[in-house]
Amino acid sequence: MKILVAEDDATSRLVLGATLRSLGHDVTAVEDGAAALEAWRRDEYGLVISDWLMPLLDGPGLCRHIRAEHRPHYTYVVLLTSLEGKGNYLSGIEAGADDFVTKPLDRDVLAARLSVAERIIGLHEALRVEATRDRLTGLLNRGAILDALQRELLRAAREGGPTATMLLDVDHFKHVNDTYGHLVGDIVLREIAQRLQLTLRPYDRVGRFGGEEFIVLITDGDADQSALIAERIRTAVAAEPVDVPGGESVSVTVSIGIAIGQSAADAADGLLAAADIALYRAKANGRDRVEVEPMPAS
Ligand SMILES: Nc1nc2c(ncn2[C@@H]2O[C@H](COP(=O)(O)OP(=O)(O)OP(=O)(O)O)[C@@H](O)[C@H]2O)c(=O)[nH]1
Repeated sequence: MKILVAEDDATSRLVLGATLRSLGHDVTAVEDGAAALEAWRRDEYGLVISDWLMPLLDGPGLCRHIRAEHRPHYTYVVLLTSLEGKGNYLSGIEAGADDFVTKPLDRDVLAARLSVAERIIGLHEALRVEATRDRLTGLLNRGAILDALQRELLRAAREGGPTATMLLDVDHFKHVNDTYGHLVGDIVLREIAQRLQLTLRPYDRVGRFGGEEFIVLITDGDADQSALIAERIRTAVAAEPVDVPGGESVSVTVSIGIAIGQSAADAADGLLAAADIALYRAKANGRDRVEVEPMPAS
């Protein structure tokens, strides 16, 4: 497990780091709460083990920051306390800590507490995945892909660079349902989702917006690059009919609208509205095609 340790006493930090490593964990150790917060913001840690009293930001303060900043993955926080500090348990829990370990540390107690932490982190992760997945296709669901869009826009505002939003809509999908039935329609949607995933890079995000409509987010995607990726998607769907039970195969195509966010002012709603205009144009111009809509000047 990836663990972040915050401990201002150099000897305790070394001992705790060595113990955790000997238990098979990947450890980053820092000397105060502020450094821990910075490290936690930069990277993804399942578990933070923090001393209570530290310069700059104490353990409960660190907890409060971690709980206030909503990250997709849960961070389990263990506070280290001395025996004399036991009366503070409640305030630590109220700050957002999940557990305490008393100093001086006992290796077996620590190992036992970590296995509880792993169990809870695993449950959180399973719930998170369940809550973000679209049941039919396994892609991100509407809420999760819109959250991803918000995060992508924040990243683009921080680091600069464009972010492309694509809306994809299956062409004449009602005809597929009417001709072959809803179950076959579902198989077609699942196959399109799979082709989308196979066509995209691992760091691009794809979700089901609803019905027969999908969203793709292209990190660092300018207009030319995004149009190229969209064209690849369009071809991947149109190239091969989808095999369905009964030995039949169903030919489908998709229309794609793209909008490129260039600045921090390009909010998610504006991007989606622009992508929708492009999608509408792709439908109006004959379907099975890609259109790009420039963002209105902000
Ligand atoms: N099988 C299946 N069909 C769905 C699902 N969600 C939406 N649909 C169907 O998708 C169809 C969408 O039809 P329309 O919005 O009329 O659009 P279209 O026939 O794709 O035509 P264009 O978008 O104009 O090319 C409707 O028949 C919906 O019932 C689903 O989860 N499974």
